[in-house]
Formats: sequence, C-alpha cells, structure tokens
Amino acid sequence: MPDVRDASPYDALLLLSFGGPEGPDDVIPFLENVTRGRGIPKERLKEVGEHYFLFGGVSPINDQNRALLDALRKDFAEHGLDLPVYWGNRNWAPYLTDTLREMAADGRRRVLVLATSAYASYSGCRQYRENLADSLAALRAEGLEAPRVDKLRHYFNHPGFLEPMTDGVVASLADLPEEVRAGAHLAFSTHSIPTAAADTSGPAEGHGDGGAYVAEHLDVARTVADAVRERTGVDHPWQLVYQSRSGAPHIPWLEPDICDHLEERHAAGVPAVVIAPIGFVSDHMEVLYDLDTEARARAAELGLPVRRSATVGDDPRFAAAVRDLVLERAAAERGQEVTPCALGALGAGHDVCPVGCCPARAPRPAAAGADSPYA
Ligand SMILES: CC1=C(CCC(=O)O)c2cc3nc(cc4[nH]c(cc5[nH]c(cc1n2)c(C)c5CCC(=O)O)c(CCC(=O)O)c4C)C(CCC(=O)O)=C3C
Ligand SMILES: [Fe+2]
Repeated sequence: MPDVRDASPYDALLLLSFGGPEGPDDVIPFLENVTRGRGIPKERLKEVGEHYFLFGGVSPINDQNRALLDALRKDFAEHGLDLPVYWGNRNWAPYLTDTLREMAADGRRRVLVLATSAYASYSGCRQYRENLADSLAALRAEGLEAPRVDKLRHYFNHPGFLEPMTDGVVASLADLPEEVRAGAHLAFSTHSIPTAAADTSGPAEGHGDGGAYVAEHLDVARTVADAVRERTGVDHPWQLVYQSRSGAPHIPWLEPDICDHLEERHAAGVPAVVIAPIGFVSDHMEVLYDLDTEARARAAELGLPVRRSATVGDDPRFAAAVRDLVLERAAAERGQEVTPCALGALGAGHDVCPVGCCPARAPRPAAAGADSPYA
C-alpha cells in the first residue's frame, strides 16, 4: 500500500487547460490563438465568435478551472498531501509558458500534468504535449532550467469521473415530466473530430475505425447507462452522438450530430431525451452554446422534452480522483506495485503515451511521452 501522502518524485501538479476569453475584446485574439495553422474556414470563426459575444465575450471555462483548482487544493490539504497546484492554458492567460517559468523560478523540478481532457485524441492529448514541448523549449531559450514534465493517464473510466456523471443523468431523468420519463433515451455527447483523427487516436495497435477516441467514449456511455439502469430500474436506450463540428464541409467528421439525432429520435416517436455531455470536464462554451442554446432550441421546435445533465466540474469526487491518480502515478514512478483504479471494459490506460500515439498531421516535438525529446 503506497503512502497516501507521498507524491514524490513529483513536487508540483499543473492543471493544463484550453483557456477562454474573459471579455468582448478577448474574443478575436483568443480565436486567432486557437485556430493558428488549423485550417478553419473564416465563416466558422465568425459564427463561433458570435457564440462568445452572446455570453458577453466571456467563456465560463476559466472560472470553472479556478473552481477546480480550489477543489484540488482543498482535497489535497484535507488529506495531508503537500503538493502545490499550478494552472496554465494553451490559448489564453495564464499561458502555459508563463506558468512553467513561474514553476521553474519556484524550484519545481518534477511536474505532473492534469489536462482537462479525459480521453485520447490529438486535440485532447498530443496537442497538449506539443504545447508542453513548445513551452519547455521557450524556457531553455531563456537560459532557464526547465522542469521535467509527465502527464497523468486518461481518466475517462475513473469512478470519480463516472459517478458524478451518472448522478447527473439520474437527476436529469427525474427532472423530466413523469409521463415521458420511462421512455426517455440517453444521448451521450462529445466533441466531433475528423474521422481521420479518430481513427488514429490512441496507441498504434488500436488504430482504425474510430480508434481509442470512439472506443473510450463508448465505454463511458455503456458504463454510465448500466449504472443509471441499476439506480432507476429502467433500461433507457442510448447512443453516442457528436457536437461542435468545425473544419471544411468536405472533410468527414464523426456523426451523427446532436441536432440531427434529436430530429431522428423525435421522428421515431421517442418521447424525451437526456443529453449527457460526457466528452467535457466542465460546462464550458461547447456545452453552453452547442447544447444549452442550439440543441435545446431544436428540441423546442420539435416539441421534444430534453434535459442536459451536468459535467463533473469541481465535484469533490473528481478532486479525490485526481489525488488518487497522482498518488498512483507517483508510486509507479518510485517502482512500487500499484493497482490502477478503473471501471468499464477497457481498464486503465498507459501512463506514458507510446510512440505513434494520436499522431499529428505534421510531426512536431511533444513532451511527456515515449517520443519526448526531453528527459
Ligand atoms: C476533442 C476536443 C475537445 C475536448 C477535449 C478538450 O477539452 O481539450 C475540445 C475542447 C474545447 N474546444 C474549445 C474551443 C474551440 N475549439 C475549436 C476547434 C476544434 N476543437 C476540436 C476538438 C476538441 N476541442 C477540433 C478538432 C477543432 C478544430 C480545429 C483543430 O483541429 O484544432 C475552436 C475553433 C472554432 C471552432 O471551429 O469551433 C474553438 C473556439 C474549448 C473552449 C471552450 C470555451 O471557451 O469555453 C474547449 C474546452
Ligand atoms: Fe475545440
């Protein structure tokens, strides 16, 4: 049994996230940061800018990360885990490079990274590893001693991620009018990505037909649907659906889209749908606009009752799961035997992304993986 307070060899945890605008003047520069070199059509950018302006130019994601930081610090303190927690983003302040510079100045040498994406994919995993490599290179160019960074394994199947989501679906079902509740279907929703990116997500041996990205989401959907059936005694049919598609129309992305799915379910006579955003860690703009605004409006047009269930956010069980993942990885790094915690059929994934995991369209240096140029 590893010491429940020993995070060595790590001396800090870094929350690594997407970042979002905090006012109207931030929206365009933020979108420029997000889309640099990503080939997104101009019209799509204008449209997405409007989503942010609809909410005063403020993405909720930064406040949600501040709440998660508070929850993590509280959980660590309550459990005697003396590990400082930092925060840096890919696309908005606090920028990752600035945070890593601060960590170096504070003398941090071994940093464990928690990304706010629970699944494998280029956007959710390797791109963050590329951001880490870029920032480490920037620190070195400044003559600073960059810390060593490792990344926590994907936590999609950790009970501390699945249990709050299950509670959310059960609560949304209970919130539906009684006469449609038992017949409700569950739509598990995640970010659409190009099918080519899905097919190559995860380790090379799992590539093909949706790759790890789709397999992991199906595992979560099935596990949550099973847990919901145990809790409610009702077997609600479910499907994995997608949202927030961008990119050029001739490039295939994962389907069906949530709005098309609602139409199809309504036409099939389904009386109600609970939308569960399993692809996201908090209720950020993808949830607020694409689900709570757009999908809800479509459902209202159809006269289809829908409820959107909560993401894990700063749930104390998620904070405890992060502590568990940190201690598990620390013990493994010290050479101790560990039994990683995971529900579902896939089991706990790799600690270190192997060579060829979630490849980029154009290869670039990525830290915190077997192909990292950094020790
Ligand atoms: C898999 C995935 C996640 C989940 C995992 C994770 O959380 O990392 C995610 C999260 C997020 N995506 C976000 C925002 C955006 N994503 C975009 C574009 C894209 N996302 C993609 C994928 C993902 N994205 C992809 C394949 C693109 C196409 C361009 C490219 O290949 O890179 C664009 C450009 C405009 C558009 O086309 O939508 C924006 C503004 C925000 C912030 C929200 C807020 O502000 O609250 C968050 C958390
Ligand atoms: Fe995105």
